[in-house]
Amino acid sequence: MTEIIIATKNTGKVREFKALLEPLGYNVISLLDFTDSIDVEETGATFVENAILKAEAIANAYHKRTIADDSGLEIDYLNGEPGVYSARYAGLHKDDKDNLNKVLEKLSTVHNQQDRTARFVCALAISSPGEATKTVLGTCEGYIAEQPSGENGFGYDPIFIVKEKMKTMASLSSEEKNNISHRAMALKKLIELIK
Ligand SMILES: O=c1nc[nH]c2c1ncn2[C@H]1C[C@H](O)[C@@H](COP(=O)(O)OP(=O)(O)OP(=O)(O)O)O1
Ligand SMILES: [Mg+2]
Repeated sequence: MTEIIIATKNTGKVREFKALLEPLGYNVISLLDFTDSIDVEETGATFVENAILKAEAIANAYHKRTIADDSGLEIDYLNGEPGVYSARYAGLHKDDKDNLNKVLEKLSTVHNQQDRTARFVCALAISSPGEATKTVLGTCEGYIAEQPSGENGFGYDPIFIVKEKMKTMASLSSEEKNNISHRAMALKKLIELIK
């Protein structure tokens, strides 16, 4: 089996990468499998820049092919916020509930669904020893819900209504999410690029 490192400590991402890549014959390992894994600072101004930073740092540290994911939510009414700050929107403690409550608070006076448009964005970077880093982008369009609903997924999934389904991402099964998500769209492009 082809081993691939996913440069993340996010359990939700790891679950999704395993579901998407293991059927294709990849053996997925993540930073959760290393006790000594390094922390890469996300100092980039874009998802792509941050994905490159994470992929190259981990590929250089472990000398193995590495994919990194930098992703988040862009809300049009908030001029693209929280964007690259999605994980730390309500503070450096990086709490999913606090983050989504901050979004709901900021949109609390906006009741027209057409004014609550948003998208999930996922940038993936792949870095292999001795090769140029490659990047791809995937998106998923939708709306910010007025209150959270659904138990699946992670992060902002309970408040993100997927346009294609008119249900929150957290109400979809993992199979449904993995068919339409920003991460799935980006990974499809990445697999085309590396095969
Ligand atoms: O499918 C998703 N469903 C819901 N929320 C999501 C999704 N995808 C990203 N998100 C949110 C979670 C976090 O607030 C931010 C990612 O931040 P991001 O820095 O890329 O990930 P992270 O810090 O959790 O883990 P790591 O950097 O180790 O990969 O966007
Ligand atoms: Mg992060």
